[in-house]
Amino acid sequence: MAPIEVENLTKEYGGVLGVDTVSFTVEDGEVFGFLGPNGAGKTTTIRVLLGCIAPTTGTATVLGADVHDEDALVEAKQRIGYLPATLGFDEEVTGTTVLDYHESIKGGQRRDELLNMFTPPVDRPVREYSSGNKRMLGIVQAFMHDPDLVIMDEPTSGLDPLKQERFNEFLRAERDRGKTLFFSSHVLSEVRRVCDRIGILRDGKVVTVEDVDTLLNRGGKQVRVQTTDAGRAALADLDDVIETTQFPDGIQFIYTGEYNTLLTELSRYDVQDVDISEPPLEDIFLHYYETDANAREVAEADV
Ligand SMILES: Nc1ncnc2c1ncn2[C@@H]1O[C@H](COP(=O)(O)OP(=O)(O)OP(=O)(O)O)[C@@H](O)[C@H]1O
Repeated sequence: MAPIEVENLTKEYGGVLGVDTVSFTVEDGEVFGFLGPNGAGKTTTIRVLLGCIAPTTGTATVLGADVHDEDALVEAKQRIGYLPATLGFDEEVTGTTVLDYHESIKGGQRRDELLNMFTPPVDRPVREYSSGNKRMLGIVQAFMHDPDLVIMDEPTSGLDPLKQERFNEFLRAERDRGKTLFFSSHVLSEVRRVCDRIGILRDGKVVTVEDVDTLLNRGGKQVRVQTTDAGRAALADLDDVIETTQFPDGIQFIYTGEYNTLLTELSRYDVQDVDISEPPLEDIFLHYYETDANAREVAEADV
């Protein structure tokens, strides 16, 4: 059985649908990113997986435990780490006390190693922590019992770029150790660097579940060429060229065709400079939000 299996999950809050017949599976040893604009249903799904809220209909299992089965879920949670979006630590106690308590329940064999890597000031009361320090305490807590599955809701929010990168490296190493990692995110660059697969939610429904590489390959290449007027006109007319932008002395576009065709065309003109790169993930991401008027705003604000 896969570490996370969600089938036809629906959660209704009064008249509001948090998630609507959501199905997906997270496989053993993969990093799975859960994306979607605000209010798409990411936190709702995570809260169901952890037994914090009951589904209205549908089923979900984590490490084989049905979320409806409280005893099985309590047992499974011994091998699950959780990093919530909002960290509700007792503000009056020190980080050490927070970790001692967690260790007494779930264990803490990796505590010292993690405290060397992420460095919350554990001797101080939590009320004195910056948001980044709280986040690091949360990371230590989520991983210190060496869980098989870790579920995280926007895990890097509040971390500075260096700490984010350290955390992303750590996630890749955990995946290489065979751990399964599931996290929601708005940060597309981190999703691209860390995830094997992603699921995209929109308005409570799963729009797609894909390999990150497949998603990027399907997105074509971003090509920027400095060339003559004739070259620019010819390139703009080429098949499989989309999203063309002209600029002084050059042209930029997304190319989804064969490389040889593009290179042959480029060789016909006086090319001063050419740059071929992957298109920004946010452009590909927006493709899945075509009907969502806020899509561009969301992607731009969160990158
Ligand atoms: N306790 C609640 N009561 C009523 N409606 C709720 C409740 N929690 C969530 N919702 C609604 O369910 C939908 C999904 O919300 P959810 O918090 O799961 O989205 P999200 O994808 O995590 O969003 P964000 O990226 O903003 O954190 C939204 O329409 C939200 O308003």
